[in-house]
Amino acid sequence: MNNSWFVIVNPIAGNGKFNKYWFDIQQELKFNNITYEYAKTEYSNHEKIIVQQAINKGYKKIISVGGDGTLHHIINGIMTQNTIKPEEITIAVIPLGTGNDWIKTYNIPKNIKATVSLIKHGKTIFQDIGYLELPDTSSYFNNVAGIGYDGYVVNKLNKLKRFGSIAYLLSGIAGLLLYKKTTFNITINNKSVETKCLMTLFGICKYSAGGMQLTDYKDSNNGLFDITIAKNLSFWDLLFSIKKLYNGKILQHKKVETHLANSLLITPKNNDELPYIQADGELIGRGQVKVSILKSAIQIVIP
Ligand SMILES: Nc1ncnc2c1ncn2[C@@H]1O[C@H](COP(=O)(O)OP(=O)(O)OP(=O)(O)O)[C@@H](O)[C@H]1O
Repeated sequence: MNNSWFVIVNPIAGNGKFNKYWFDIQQELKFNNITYEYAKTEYSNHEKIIVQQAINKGYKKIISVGGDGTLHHIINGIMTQNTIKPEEITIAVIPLGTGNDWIKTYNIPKNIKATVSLIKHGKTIFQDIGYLELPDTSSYFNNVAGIGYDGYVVNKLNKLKRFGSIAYLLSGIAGLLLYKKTTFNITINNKSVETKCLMTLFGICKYSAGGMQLTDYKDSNNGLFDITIAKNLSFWDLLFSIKKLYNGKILQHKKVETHLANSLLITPKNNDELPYIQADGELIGRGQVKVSILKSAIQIVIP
């Protein structure tokens, strides 16, 4: 067993934040006598291989240096290895991403000094992990996943993040003018409904899409998803509700339904244009999705 930390660094996260902050991060880790080894990712999903190699070397404490995508791939590496139980692994995040949505649920600071101090002194808690099964692939997720318009935005508009959150938000809303909504058959708690749907979201944590509150967050360790079914919301509905997307009041809109459940199945009715599925802001695939939850699956460092 290795008591040091293994640091996985994404050098392209957060539009060049790596060049600005990596030296400071290393200095701060040394200053706090935190022993570590590190590896930089060279391509997307490399995180998964790196974390599995670290676990095989005996590391049980992992630091993700990057954004939500980096953490997502690290979690997938942890959940798909067989060397040790995922719940024996501790994960900390030094946020260098653009949105950094996952850290907001726990008030993990963005400041490097404060985050490293957390790693030294912070407490750990358990968090649930979601599991998505698509016809031809599968994925774990730790924050919020969904099917429909959110997947479309991740597929088409994610590159716009670098132009700032306003550009991203406005193109996200403008994209609705072109987007064709799908009718979904949604089975939650053994009850099925068929509805024309902008998107259906399944949340473990509270924030997504750059700080929006699109799910009715309860608890990240209760074994249940906070599910949002955004029905036939239009361009105008969203344009006049921008503030409500961020303060969570959008969940009270008459075209929005919320549920709590530990599993669900979503089957799109239109096979011509299969809706996209995203998890933690990463594109996973298209089509039908079965969603289930693993309670208390990982341990995380929080303030
Ligand atoms: N060396 C690399 N080259 C290209 N892509 C990489 C590399 N390393 C990791 N990636 C991928 O870059 C993507 C973006 O990373 P990440 O999401 O962490 O940053 P971000 O988009 O700036 O932050 P956020 O998701 O919090 O807004 C992820 O899919 C990640 O797997």
